[in-house]
Amino acid sequence: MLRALNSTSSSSFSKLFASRSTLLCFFHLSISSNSKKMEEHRTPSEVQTNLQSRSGRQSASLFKSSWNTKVGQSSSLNPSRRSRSPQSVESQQMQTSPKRAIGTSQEKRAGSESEEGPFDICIPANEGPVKLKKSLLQLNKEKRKELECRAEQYLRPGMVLLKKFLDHMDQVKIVNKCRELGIGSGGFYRPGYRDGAKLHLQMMCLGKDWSPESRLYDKSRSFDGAVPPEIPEELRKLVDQALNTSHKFVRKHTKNVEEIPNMSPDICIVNFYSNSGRLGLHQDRDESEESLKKGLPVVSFSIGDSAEFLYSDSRDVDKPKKVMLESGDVLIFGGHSRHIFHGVPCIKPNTGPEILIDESTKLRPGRLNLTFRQY
Ligand SMILES: O=C(O)CCC(=O)C(=O)O
Ligand SMILES: [Fe+2]
Repeated sequence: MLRALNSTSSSSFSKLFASRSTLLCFFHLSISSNSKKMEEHRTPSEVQTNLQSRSGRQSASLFKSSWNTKVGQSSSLNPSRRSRSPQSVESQQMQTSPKRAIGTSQEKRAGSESEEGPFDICIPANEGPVKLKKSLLQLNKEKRKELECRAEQYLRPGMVLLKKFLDHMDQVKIVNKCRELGIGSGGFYRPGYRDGAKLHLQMMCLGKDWSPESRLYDKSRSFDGAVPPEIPEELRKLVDQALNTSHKFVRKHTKNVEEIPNMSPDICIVNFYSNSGRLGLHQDRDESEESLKKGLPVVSFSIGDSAEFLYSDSRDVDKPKKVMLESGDVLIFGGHSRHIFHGVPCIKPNTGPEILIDESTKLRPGRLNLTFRQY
């Protein structure tokens, strides 16, 4: 499953990647540091056994999703559990009935003091440090600078990066929309697994629910029955514009009109990474067979702090390619790149646009990422 990178450098990332190659490709997201510690005591075959026991719909329910108010909080596994042998952790999982494993929504909200309420990606207006407002002149200068950086980059067949495609107002709208949806029903939660492992991000699905545990899409979330909100029309429009821009660019660049097929998104996975957030190398391959066969692209929006994004053709490669995703960037990978392995080893703190964070949205430190797909 998910096996990720606790390291922040890309070289140690790739070493970890290579050494855990048997674990990497099948699951999507990375685990919390506590769970990682637990895993480091396992032999590869033991870990493999655990992974096999997780596959399939029956065992797919999340163990217990927390509704952390603090970003990037580590899992609440207790020390005794951490020091248990893999077998005892596994047998405990087996004894837990699916209902208990999922937990009631009251249990989810109770927990520790810091695990109440849905996750808010923004700092409420009456909280956080008071910062001096910038002058209008300064703000306009920053907006202009962002626009000047707009450019398209051809990364490889089927993969295009639209630098600074989303302007300031687009980003503000996206943050506000995600915040509004994220604190409502079907909003952000920190996904976890039966064994208590937590992912290093907060997640919300739009259109359809996607479970990191089962790797299946569904109409509602298995752990609380919430139906994901629809993808807002204004976001679908931005995806459309980004795809049109990429088509024009690819046509100019390669004369190959078919290189990135068109798509109409019915799924969006929204991730919020705190500054310690990360995501293990994985493939996005849980969409329909037809969608994958046609190479319908994934369109990814980045907002807030920058992130290193690694990608490669195979999971055994030593040195994946690296690109920095900044606020406003749109990355598109479809066609021949639809099955690339990719992941986010680290977020770069304090790199997001001040004007967006301090002045317009009060987005928490970290990074918001939206990946649109067509099932
Ligand atoms: O955060 C990113 O840039 C990548 C997210 C991603 O790969 C995913 O959600 O599947
Ligand atoms: Fe992905």
